[in-house]
Amino acid sequence: MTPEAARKILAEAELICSAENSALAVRRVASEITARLTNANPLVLAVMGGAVVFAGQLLSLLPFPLDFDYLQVSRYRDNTTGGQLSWVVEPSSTVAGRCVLVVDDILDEGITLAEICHRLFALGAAEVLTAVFADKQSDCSKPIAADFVGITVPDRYVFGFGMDIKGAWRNLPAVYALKRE
Ligand SMILES: O=P(O)(O)OC[C@H]1O[C@H](OP(=O)(O)OP(=O)(O)O)[C@H](O)[C@@H]1O
Ligand code: HPA
Repeated sequence: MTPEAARKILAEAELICSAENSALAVRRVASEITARLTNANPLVLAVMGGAVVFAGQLLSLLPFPLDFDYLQVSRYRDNTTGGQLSWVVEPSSTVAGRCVLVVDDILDEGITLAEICHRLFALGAAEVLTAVFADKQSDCSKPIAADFVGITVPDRYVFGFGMDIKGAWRNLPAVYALKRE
């Protein structure tokens, strides 16, 4: 996408969650995770690339020992609807026997997170917990619910705070919804 097209999309978008409220949501999730995992020595796995902002901010607010790694799967690519999930990078850390915390930007239809959890259990994880920055409201039932949720977003395509629109605007500190067609 050209920079001009990216600016136009942002100019026409609707603010869903301000930078201040996004930061507050991360702090709240961090305290909930701390209360649950302080003594678990978890392996924290960020789902790249969408988790980059949430995971980065969250990690510095977790005051207990943990290991960090990442994995990468892709389902949307440059589309605003999901397709076939493909694994790009499997976790390189040993998952067997670990308490694993998966961190992602958004739970939309839930297919991505459900598949990741399935794979982690197949690799021998003792426990798998999930944290998403945004949980999309939907009338359809999802195959998985996240253990920790930052904000709820409407059933529209959203971007910012790690979430992209055709590759653009992961770097925004707030969350926006794409202009309605
Ligand atoms: O709940 P779902 O409907 O399965 O969608 C959620 C997933 O979709 C996005 O990933 P995407 O495939 O766009 O890859 P990306 O992280 O590189 O943007 C997002 O980062 C989540 O991982
Ligand atoms: O609404 C969304 N925005 C960005 N990425 C996504 N991946 C699934 N749903 C979304």
